[in-house]
Amino acid sequence: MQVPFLKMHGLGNDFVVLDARAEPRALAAETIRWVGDRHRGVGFDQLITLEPAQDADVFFRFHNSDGSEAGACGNGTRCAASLILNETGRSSIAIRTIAGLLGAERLPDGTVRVDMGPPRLGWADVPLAREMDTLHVPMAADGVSDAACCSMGNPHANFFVEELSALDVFRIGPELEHHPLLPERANIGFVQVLARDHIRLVVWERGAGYTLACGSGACAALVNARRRGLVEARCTVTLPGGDLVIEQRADGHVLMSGPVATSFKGELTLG
Ligand SMILES: N[C@H](CCC[C@H](N)C(=O)O)C(=O)O
Repeated sequence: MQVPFLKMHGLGNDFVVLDARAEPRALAAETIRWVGDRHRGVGFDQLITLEPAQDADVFFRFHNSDGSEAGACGNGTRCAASLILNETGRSSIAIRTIAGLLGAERLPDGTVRVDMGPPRLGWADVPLAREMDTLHVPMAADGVSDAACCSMGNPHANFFVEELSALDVFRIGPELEHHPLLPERANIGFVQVLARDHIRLVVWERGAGYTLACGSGACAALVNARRRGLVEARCTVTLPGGDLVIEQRADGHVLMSGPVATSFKGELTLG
């Protein structure tokens, strides 16, 4: 069976997009891992499946390159939303995900903004293994300690550091992703606050590893930096792949804007 796909990215956070609105395209975890393999398949941080929705313009489903499912994916939502914005010719759309209803719009400069909704800050929301203050979670690895955790529809743990380049992210990232306090693992964000409106961020993603950018991770970094009193409500977040603008509205909703791009289209041979 030949299945068409699009390869897209937001700041180098890359996605394979499958359109399953007309016919179902449920891939086995093993197939997802093969498509996600950068040497033997296509390669992606997340696979995004577009599905029909009852109460929104579209449903987005996200899978990591290890085959696991994720509740949220900020850059992927911006990329796939741009397809639906183009297709419908509308200026804004509603997207259903397993974590909730999101809104997306095209801004006058061509970038796409997604309303990721409010963060969830309770220990069981993240989730953490037991009741505790999510702003100070006793996790540590070489060069980092004292995590701030939240859910943006998916779990995030942030560590604030003086100098990002001093960290061995490829070693401590997987160690922290699998920390016993994180029963569903988490996306691990290392945050350097450069100014009250500028953050530098490197994310080790749950189920996908080192990424050039992580949208929900940028939202979590802003939320947790604000909770610690380090930044204002609107920040530029500089990731290895480029900049996102993240803003937390007075009602708590977190808005994320940045560029989207299509790399190529192709066909998968399945079965
Ligand atoms: N790249 C995505 C996040 C993927 C999160 C996923 N790794 C998880 O298991 O939660 C983003 O832009 O928000």
